[in-house]
Amino acid sequence: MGLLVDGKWHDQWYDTDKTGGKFEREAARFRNWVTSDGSAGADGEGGFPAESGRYHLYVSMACPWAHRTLIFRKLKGLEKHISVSVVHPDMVENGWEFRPESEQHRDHVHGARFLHEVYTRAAPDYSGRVTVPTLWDRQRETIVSNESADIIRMFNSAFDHLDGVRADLDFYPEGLREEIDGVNERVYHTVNNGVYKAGFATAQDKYEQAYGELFDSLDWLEERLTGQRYLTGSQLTEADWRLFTTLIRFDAVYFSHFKCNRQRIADFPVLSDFLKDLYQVPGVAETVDIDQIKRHYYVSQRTINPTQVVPVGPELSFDGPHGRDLLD
Ligand SMILES: N[C@@H](CCC(=O)N[C@@H](CS)C(=O)NCC(=O)O)C(=O)O
Repeated sequence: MGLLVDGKWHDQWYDTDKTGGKFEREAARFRNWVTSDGSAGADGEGGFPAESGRYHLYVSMACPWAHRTLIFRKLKGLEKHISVSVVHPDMVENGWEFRPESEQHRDHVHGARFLHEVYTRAAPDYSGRVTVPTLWDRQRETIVSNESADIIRMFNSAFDHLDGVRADLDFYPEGLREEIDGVNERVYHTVNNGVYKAGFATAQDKYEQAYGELFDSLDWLEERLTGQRYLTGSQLTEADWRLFTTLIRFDAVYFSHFKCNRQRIADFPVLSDFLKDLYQVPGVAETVDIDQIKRHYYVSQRTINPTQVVPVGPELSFDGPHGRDLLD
């Protein structure tokens, strides 16, 4: 666990001293966009046209932010156009690492040992955190983006003209954008990042505040999803996928490791069915790896779990009937 300072790796944990024990997530640094014609996107510079085989995605199966991008890659039919490498779940003194000898955790582009080497290839004097997901451009040999919220928007539409891509699937439809953005805003701060704020807090009051906001939001979501299948109505959108990656990790990790223990997702009748409904979308189960999820959090976050012992349970099942299709 650490970060790059002027291109040199430093091993250090998040500094919560300067914020009174509160965890604050650093903003991503690479913010360019792949677009269908290579024009600049919402921010950043142009020159990244959507082409088959050009881009490579670095992910961790454990990471909820990376998980979003894997789901979009899968559902949009981008697997043959965008290659992927999966880091090892243990993120310790060198940050995210590869295991060059293993097919499962190899860097297929650079054969790197550590993800921070990929960052310094893009920017030799880079300062900041080294995070997944990271989208690499083979042609310009640089990082396009390390912000998952942007990467899923690129995957949603920029590659639609390529062979076999599901242009008919739009997870950010024009007419729902305002509503999606509104839901995302609350879910991001209080749920996606809320669990981290609770888990990484080093002061009681900061933990309790995050815990309170998290469960207020889960109650709100439980109610919102009673009587409508998805967060913005009858259409499955990015808002649902962004919530999904936190819910799927909740009972295995956040409930215990991050002390988010008022109740499990399994104890919310509506949210637990919603979770099953999304999990059962064809292709999605293949993006979920509970063993790597548990291994990452319990082994890597030694300030929270110094023994690095990984719990055996809980028993989880996201299969089985959910009845959500009756809401359509
Ligand atoms: N804003 C980023 C956040 C990504 C992020 O924080 N990923 C975590 C893994 S779950 C990470 O790589 N952390 C390493 C670190 O902070 O040093 C995104 O959504 O893409």
